[in-house]
Amino acid sequence: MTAVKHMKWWGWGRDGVGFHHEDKPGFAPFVLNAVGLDLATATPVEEPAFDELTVPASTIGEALRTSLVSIVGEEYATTDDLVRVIHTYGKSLRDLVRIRANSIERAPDIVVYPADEKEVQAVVDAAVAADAVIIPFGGGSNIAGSLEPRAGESRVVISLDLGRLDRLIEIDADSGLARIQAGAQGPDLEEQLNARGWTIGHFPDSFTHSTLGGWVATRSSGMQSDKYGDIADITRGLRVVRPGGVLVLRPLPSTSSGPSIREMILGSEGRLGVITEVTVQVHRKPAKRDVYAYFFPTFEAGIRAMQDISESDAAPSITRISDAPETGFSLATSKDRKGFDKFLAGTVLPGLMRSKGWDLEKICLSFIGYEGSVPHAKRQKKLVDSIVKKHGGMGVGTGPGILYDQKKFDTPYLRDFLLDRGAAGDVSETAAPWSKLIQVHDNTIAAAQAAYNQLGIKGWIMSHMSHSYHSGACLYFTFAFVFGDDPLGEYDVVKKAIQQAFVDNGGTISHHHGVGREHSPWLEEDISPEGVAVMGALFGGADPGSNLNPGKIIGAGY
Ligand SMILES: Cc1cc2nc3c(=O)[nH]c(=O)nc-3n(C[C@H](O)[C@H](O)[C@H](O)COP(=O)(O)OP(=O)(O)OC[C@H]3O[C@@H](n4cnc5c(N)ncnc54)[C@H](O)[C@@H]3O)c2cc1C
Repeated sequence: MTAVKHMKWWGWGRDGVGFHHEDKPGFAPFVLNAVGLDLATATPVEEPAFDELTVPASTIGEALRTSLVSIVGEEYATTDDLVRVIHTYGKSLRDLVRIRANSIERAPDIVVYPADEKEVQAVVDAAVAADAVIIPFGGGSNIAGSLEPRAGESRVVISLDLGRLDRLIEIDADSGLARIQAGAQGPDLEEQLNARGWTIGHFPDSFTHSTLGGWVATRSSGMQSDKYGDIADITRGLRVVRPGGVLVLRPLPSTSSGPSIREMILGSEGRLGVITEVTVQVHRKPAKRDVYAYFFPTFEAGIRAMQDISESDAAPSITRISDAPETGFSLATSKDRKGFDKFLAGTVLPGLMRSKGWDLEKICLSFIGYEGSVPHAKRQKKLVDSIVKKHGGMGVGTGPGILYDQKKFDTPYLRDFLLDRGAAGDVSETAAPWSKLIQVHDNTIAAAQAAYNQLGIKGWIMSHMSHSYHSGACLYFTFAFVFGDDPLGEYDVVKKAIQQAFVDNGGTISHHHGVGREHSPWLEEDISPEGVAVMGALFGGADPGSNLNPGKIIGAGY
């Protein structure tokens, strides 16, 4: 295998790293209560064995293989089964269930790792000349089914891995713009920027295993988006290899040169070409960065506070509030506390809340982040504190915020832990105007509960609001249940109920995970049939041979 870093073929993250709960005494009782899974008696399945996997044989002919080898070199064009499997799926629950169940209908026939844009162009041109399919591959972390080849694809499928294009090319310090190759993974990219005193400010939960090109291709959003913007705001310039040439968008602060091609590339999931380079706006590393925790008596009070903050002069980097069930989960997954800290969290704080007349079953935990110069961070906090007070909330310092910061990149391992024990854990997210947020929240929870009732199972759903905008915010739902006989059939019932509740109540089908195949069935309800027709015309016109990641975003679904 090449030096490009890949995740486990069967799960999240690096080999040897997983979720543990021995240091979180509240976790096992919480899981038992939430989904009826007894961790004391549940026997985890063995790690899947690659030898037992049935991998469809590569169908690439010698002529195309030789042509690709002549472009990237023998070492960087491989038909190796393990590499092809790594490039077959993303990391959605559906992907993980299928790979564990030895279910691979169609794998890429070859994986290529070009060294630079010239090689990417040559690969794309050779592929189109041979009428092959090209699927760009970043970190492989998407959860919308954006990577897998179509089941019945009869043409050769080439997975084009951008992993060798991982360099920070240059920084225009006057403008705060950095040219970065699209295959750079989060930590590598940030390390190169930090070394020169800059940050991109984009930190999705999948940061450790996703790439700049993947973020652009799926319209990603990071946890500090309130300050730095979504990737759509951060992206200024682009280079995209298309059949026959490179589409170049210079980094401009704003432009009125017709409909935005930049916006068309954002979220295009490989259907308009291969992004090789992105010029992003970058910021000087902040002198101060704090995440404070607050409690609110109810979710509604917290949401109203977040809305007020978004409309105020305050500009925090993170505004996030969990509903009561997610607050319970956060407290249950906290590490065991000791001494006075334990006394404070377990006795003093609940006592204080009760004295205010709060129902402890309804309390909601919020995190608000402040970044920038020391006086700036201080002023933001002062403004926010007064808004929190107005809505009946109370601050509890930075302690929980530090823990949240520390464990945010570990949480993704939890899904594999649950799958090992026969349970599903997955997420769905939406965005809606402030006026509809509570309605979307309550009706989505109700829809999921109805789905669980229909299945006759005990299920769990919780949510938080994050990523605030002037007119609304994102709601992020996490749901879990113990599988019966038909894991994906049961999953579909719950997932469909949640997605349908989003569109029925005024939300979008996805705030930052993209469309892929998973969300495609709801696209017409999201952007109207006319919107889908315009998008179809764009894809059809820009890729008449359907060589570029066909079947994603439009006309897909499971
Ligand atoms: C546990 C977990 C947590 C997550 N948290 C977040 C989060 O907080 N925020 C968020 O936004 N997302 C999150 N995601 C989703 C995922 O990480 C994002 O969709 C991410 O942007 C995908 O980047 P990637 O490099 O892994 O792309 P991939 O998964 O490799 O590819 C995704 C799509 O983009 C296309 N693509 C990739 N690179 C290029 C390129 N260079 N040119 C053209 N097309 C390309 C692919 O063909 C595919 O269609 C999470 C996923 C998981 C599993």
